[in-house]
Amino acid sequence: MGCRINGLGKGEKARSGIDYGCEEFGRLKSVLMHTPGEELSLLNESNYKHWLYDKVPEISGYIKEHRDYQELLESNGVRVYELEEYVDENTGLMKKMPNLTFLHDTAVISEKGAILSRMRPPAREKEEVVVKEALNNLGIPILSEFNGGKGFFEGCLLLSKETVFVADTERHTYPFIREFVSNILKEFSEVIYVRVPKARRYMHPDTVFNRIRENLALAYLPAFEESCLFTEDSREKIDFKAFMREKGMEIISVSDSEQSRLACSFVPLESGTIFHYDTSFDQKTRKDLENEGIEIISFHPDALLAGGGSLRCHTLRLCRKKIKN
Ligand SMILES: NC(=[NH2+])NCCC[C@H](N)C(=O)O
Repeated sequence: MGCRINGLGKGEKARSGIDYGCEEFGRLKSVLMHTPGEELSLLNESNYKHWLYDKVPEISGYIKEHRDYQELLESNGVRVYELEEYVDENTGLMKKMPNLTFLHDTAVISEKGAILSRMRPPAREKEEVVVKEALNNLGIPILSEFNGGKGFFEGCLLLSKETVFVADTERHTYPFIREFVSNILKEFSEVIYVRVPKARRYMHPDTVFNRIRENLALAYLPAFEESCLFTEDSREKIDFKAFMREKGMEIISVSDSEQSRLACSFVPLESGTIFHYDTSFDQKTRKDLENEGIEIISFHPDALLAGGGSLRCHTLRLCRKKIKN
């Protein structure tokens, strides 16, 4: 009969491992994305709110815009890995997850491995299971994840090799935040914790804060109800803006209306250059950014807006180290 050779699973391709880690403000090298597919047909007029959409998406337009965005990334030298190609076991789950395309929320990739979220049930339940499989097949280890317990934690932001930013949003439960903070402080020296109102418009940390350059960020400060700094052995209240200024970071404030158009949620290509919806900024902010020498690579969303997410939400950044070519 001869010997049996097992076909390589789809995910085996990249098992040799890829570069990963997003702490450094280098040029964006690679991302993981999920081109939405048949799962979008789960959405209809009576259930789109349950599924955390703002309206029923126009499917072909939605997929086309997602692809256009991928091409925009690629034309700027970013390698796009497609989730589906790294999933074997959980393909069945993928078809039941209309929010899986918002991959950003499921994991943050540090140089030490992935910080996996625990997605909020019912609409986003278990998305991290699919993503964990793909990351494993990509050769990216898991640095932190939630085992057991009832609660959820939909992501954080890495500000540097030392600092993690956590927002206490409608998608985070406080006991999970405490567990996360105490675990992650073994790997990072400080965690900035910010409590924001529990409302959809502030659902993830990137809706209120995001860096454009090492020394410049956008924020919507009225949503910062309380800010604290956690270290291994201390916890103190801070004035977020003053604290960041001391670290050498200035903040440009966005307006209420801009925040509701996801102004803080963009994807830096490199320090000072961002991919962003052309619908998010008013003229004044555009001018302020221009004066700072910031370049915006604009993308016009139409069908994509139905999902309530930004370009950033569709983008799980894998690697943006300062790699010398
Ligand atoms: N990082 C983000 N802002 N993600 C937006 C996710 C949108 C998605 N429909 C949800 O409500 O969960």
